[in-house]
Amino acid sequence: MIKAINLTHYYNKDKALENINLEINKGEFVCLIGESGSGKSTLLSNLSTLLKPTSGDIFYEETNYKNIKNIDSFRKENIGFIFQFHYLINYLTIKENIKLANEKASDDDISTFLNSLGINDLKNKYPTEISGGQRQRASIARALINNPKVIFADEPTGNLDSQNSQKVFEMFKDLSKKGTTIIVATHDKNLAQIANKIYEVKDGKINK
Ligand SMILES: Nc1ncnc2c1ncn2[C@@H]1O[C@H](COP(=O)(O)OP(=O)(O)OP(=O)(O)O)[C@@H](O)[C@H]1O
Repeated sequence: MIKAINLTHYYNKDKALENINLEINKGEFVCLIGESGSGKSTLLSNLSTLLKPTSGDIFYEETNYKNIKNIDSFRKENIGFIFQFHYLINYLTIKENIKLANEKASDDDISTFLNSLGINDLKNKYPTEISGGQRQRASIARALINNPKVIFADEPTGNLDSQNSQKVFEMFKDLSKKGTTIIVATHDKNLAQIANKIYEVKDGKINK
């Protein structure tokens, strides 16, 4: 579903990724692990269209990223993003935050959806009224409301305790079983064990 061929990324003259080749299949849950500075975020950002490779190619199904005309609508149609800090709007309730991502979703749709994630009881609360773990689950809900085919998450549990981190990874596992492709950058080797596939990034290369 997503394929990188000879992906190399430089920040000015500094090489962050070198000749990465990988293929991720539909419904796979993939973790990119590695030490700080190894290149996980750079790889995730390239695979998710947020950064452009210096050289090499990335494909989504048969489409080369270089040939995507309208990248905004491509992202909106296909991709859900989750970051370490949740970026929910504190002045809107959880339900309103989700509506912001998809104005077409009805209240009933949102309730059914939040129910399936086990957080429907939080829908009328504000982000400041719930725990960090619940906020992260709400931000996952927001990333999912458009039913993305692929989810990219960069250190999604970076500010969570181990119990909530585990819950988030279990949520990813469930989603992947339902067919969503999940790609997560994490420094946490233990949490990563739940994934179908682990790639270790070291000095900008995939350690096989
Ligand atoms: N915007 C940037 N400009 C210049 N160099 C950068 C930039 N972002 C990352 N780098 C460098 O690229 C290399 C890879 O960084 P990257 O953030 O991808 O690593 P990482 O494995 O995600 O690290 P961390 O776990 O600390 O987030 C590092 O040497 C880093 O200093």
